Amino acid sequence: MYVQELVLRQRTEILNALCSSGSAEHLEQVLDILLSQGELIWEDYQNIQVPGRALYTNARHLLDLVYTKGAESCRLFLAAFKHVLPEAQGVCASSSGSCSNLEEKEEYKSSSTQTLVTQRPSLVSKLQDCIDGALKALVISGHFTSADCDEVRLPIHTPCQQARRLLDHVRSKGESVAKVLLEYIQQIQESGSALKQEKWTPPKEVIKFQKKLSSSVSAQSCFLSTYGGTSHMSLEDIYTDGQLELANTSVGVHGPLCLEDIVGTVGTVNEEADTVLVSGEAGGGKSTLLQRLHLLWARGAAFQDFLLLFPFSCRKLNSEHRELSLQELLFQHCCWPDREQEEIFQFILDHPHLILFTFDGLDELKQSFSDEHRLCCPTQRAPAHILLFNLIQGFLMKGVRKVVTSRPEAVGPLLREHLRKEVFLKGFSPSGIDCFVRKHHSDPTVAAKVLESLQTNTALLGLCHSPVLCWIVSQCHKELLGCGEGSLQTITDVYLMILQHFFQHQSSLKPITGVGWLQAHLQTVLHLGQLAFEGIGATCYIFSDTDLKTCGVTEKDICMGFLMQSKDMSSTHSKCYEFLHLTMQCFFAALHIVLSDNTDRSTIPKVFEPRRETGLSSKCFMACLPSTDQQQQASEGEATATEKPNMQITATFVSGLLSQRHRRLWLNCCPTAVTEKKVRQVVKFLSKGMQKHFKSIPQPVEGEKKSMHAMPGFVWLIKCIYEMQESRIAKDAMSKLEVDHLKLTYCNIGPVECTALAFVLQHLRNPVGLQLDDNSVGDVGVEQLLPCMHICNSLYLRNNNITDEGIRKLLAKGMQCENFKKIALFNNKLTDACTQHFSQLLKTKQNFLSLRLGNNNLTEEGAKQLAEGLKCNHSLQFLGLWGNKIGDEGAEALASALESSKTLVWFSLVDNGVGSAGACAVANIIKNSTSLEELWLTENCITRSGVECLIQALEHNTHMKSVWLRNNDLSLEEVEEMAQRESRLIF
Ligand SMILES: Nc1ncnc2c1ncn2[C@@H]1O[C@H](COP(=O)(O)OP(=O)(O)OP(=O)(O)O)[C@@H](O)[C@H]1O
Repeated sequence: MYVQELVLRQRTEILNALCSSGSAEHLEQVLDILLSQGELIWEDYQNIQVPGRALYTNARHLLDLVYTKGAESCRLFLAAFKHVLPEAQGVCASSSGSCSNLEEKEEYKSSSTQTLVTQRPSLVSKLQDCIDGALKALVISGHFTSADCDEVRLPIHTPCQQARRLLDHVRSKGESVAKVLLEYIQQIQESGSALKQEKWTPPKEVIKFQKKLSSSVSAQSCFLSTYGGTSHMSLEDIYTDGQLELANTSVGVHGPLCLEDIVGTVGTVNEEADTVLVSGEAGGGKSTLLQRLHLLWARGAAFQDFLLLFPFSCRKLNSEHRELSLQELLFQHCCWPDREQEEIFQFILDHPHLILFTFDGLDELKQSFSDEHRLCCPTQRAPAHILLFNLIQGFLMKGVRKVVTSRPEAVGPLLREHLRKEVFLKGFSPSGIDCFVRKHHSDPTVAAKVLESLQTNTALLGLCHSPVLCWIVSQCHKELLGCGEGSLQTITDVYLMILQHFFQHQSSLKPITGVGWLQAHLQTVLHLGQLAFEGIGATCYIFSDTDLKTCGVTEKDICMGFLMQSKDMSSTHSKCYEFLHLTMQCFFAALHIVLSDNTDRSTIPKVFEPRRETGLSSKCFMACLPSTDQQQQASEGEATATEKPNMQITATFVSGLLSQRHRRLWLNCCPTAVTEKKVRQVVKFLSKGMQKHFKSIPQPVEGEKKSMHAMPGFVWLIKCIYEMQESRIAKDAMSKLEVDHLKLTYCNIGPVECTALAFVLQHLRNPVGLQLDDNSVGDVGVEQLLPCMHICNSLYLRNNNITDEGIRKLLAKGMQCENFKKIALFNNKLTDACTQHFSQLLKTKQNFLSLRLGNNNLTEEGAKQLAEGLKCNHSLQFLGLWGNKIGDEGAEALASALESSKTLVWFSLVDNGVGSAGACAVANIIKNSTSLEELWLTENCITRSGVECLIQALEHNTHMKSVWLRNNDLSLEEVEEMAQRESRLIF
């Protein structure tokens, strides 16, 4: 009897321990154990685990069941509970059950279907890493169809859940299927890795080829091109993890991914597709990430499920003008097998799951993705891009995993249809910047100085989230430490710094102080500028000797270090060159536009509005296009979609170079009148571009605010205005914007974009709501937003990686801003440490209306701090604490602070571990408040006594509209009865 009482008395604690993480895994593990022990039968299991029903409800059903089954059931349940959650301190501390009989049962020999049940816990854990292999074995043995596989591999399920579905499915199919599965699992256990599970070893020639391929991949990937000419730094020594996240968060996985997840099952949205896209901004580290992946594979350190890895560069594929077969593409572009090419190619066709292709820089391909030319035959010849598009779609080499990188602008809906998943590479995190700088500088004192100077210039710190900028800043540390605090603000500033750095380090001339340095190297800048400019226009990033000659690039110019020799251009015999980085090419193209006095009037419109203008292709670059494309370009006369990102980057640099601050650089290089004309042209374009956006804002529906959702190009325009660093231009651009709400959700807003936004938005005439949900603002971004806080009446920063430190700075400023009245911070990284600042805000600002802190890590301590502020506040109307852990004590503290509130209208404590004690305390607000209309207590553990308190309180309150109580600790009968007594209770 005693254990039964324990289950009853500690029901709330048990429920919380099982369910409060939001994951069903703990509950399922307990169920696995009880099933394996025969304590639950199959029907019990199905009654408990009802798909789509709330987790708490399922757990309650289990508790009800073991309680009604009696003492032995409760004992086994408590033992299983302790086995799964040994850390659930205090819960069931006095129960004495153990799961030792679990292991005993595992020894028990029985039929295969029985074994699936008796060994369920260990089978789930063994299967979770090899679901694909197990399904394959079942398909090969003829027991599973692809529909069976799909049912098991539903992407919304975790690997453990998929393993359980697989077990259940196999069990329902009978003894012979169960036997195949058990044999497969045993084989895996014996052989260890998926590769070794194949009963055969690959043919000798394949192994030889694999060795040749991996040593070539290793050689190609051990150094980073940006360090090529200047220093010797191996990738291994400098590589720093970037922030990798799933693009589609609706699959239920949030937070950082690791490199292996790119090819793993996590986040899969389309099981049928083979292509994974890694997207990210220019210089965000996509090529470097692939390089790391290649190196890890080649050295045998990871990705060993793939026997062969073929790395491709889209930039290099541009130079492939022949039609070629798949076999030629693989062997000629990656690695040539010394013998038995046919046998090796056949092996590749026969074992697609052992092969990985990577394609770097899809945005650099001349042709935009298209699905027009379908190709299914692996021996048929076709242009390289057609092969690539068919590989991506899976018409060629179905089953081979492909990883493609691209800038986001170049990915259209057509391509997205064929993606297995998409991951975003979001540059370095703040700790990543720290780590990179320390790796870059072997002298720790220098590293510390660089980091210190970044802390004093947060605009520059924001820029360093982009790895390429972090590299420049580290590379130019002497210039950085030598220049005045805060003088580097924009991307153009940083690129001008590296320009000067290279000239001073590579040239035999004495370092020149003042602005003369540019004049001294003007010829080099002009030659490289022309090469870069014409290349951008023609989507050409690799240059032949002829290209160099046409633009007058000399040996001396090459020695300056901005160009490097292209690696492994095996299809051409003469040397080829490319810029150290594509953004560097954009920068030189911008220098060309600013410096050349014979640039015709249409050049600036071409970079600011590439779609409207005719193509930029010059004759010399026409030579590097295949003939069909030449015709296409000539007839369409339009820049391709893939050109746009580089045009936009070039335009951003043009804005920066023409800013007032840098204009003296051009004084002796270009007639002032010409420069001024260009400035006027740029300013006009930016202002016109902004107005076009503003005009597109629809009139508000009656009763709603006028709201603008950022359209493509808005953030870019803002960044161009920021580069110009002239308040006058920002003011002019903003003077015509009449909007109440500015929505920039899912727009890749990081710290750099925040700096630009604040620079421009601070000039708005009327206060706005600024909605930045689902971006990567972070603490550094929050700090960058401070200059425009006075104009924000509400700030929405849901899901933005913000911590207590960011909040401290934000609220210190917010407290002084009269307009600032609402904040939403759902799903950030806030803890109790930030609540003192909110408390202070509530005390200080008696016009503050809405505070939403859902899905953070606040506990009762945080709630008590908030309560201190709430006691003194006479304005707050909305308080949202959904999905924290404030518990009864927290609810009591808040309730006592809010009891006398005359303003609070809406209050949510959904999913906070609140029990009946908390509910009774909250009932006091209902009793006393004259304003509260809606109270949300869904997903807590409130029992009958708590609801009784609420009913009593409601008797005295007529203006209250609803109290939400779904998924609490109530039986069906209780719910029915109480709903009848009080219709405002919503169950
Ligand atoms: N993870 C990293 N660790 C260390 N350095 C990095 C990392 N990622 C990028 N870098 C530095 O930044 C430079 C630019 O990165 P990379 O070329 O990989 O960016 P990208 O996203 O491919 O750019 P683009 O879209 O313009 O081609 C690298 O050459 C390297 O110096």
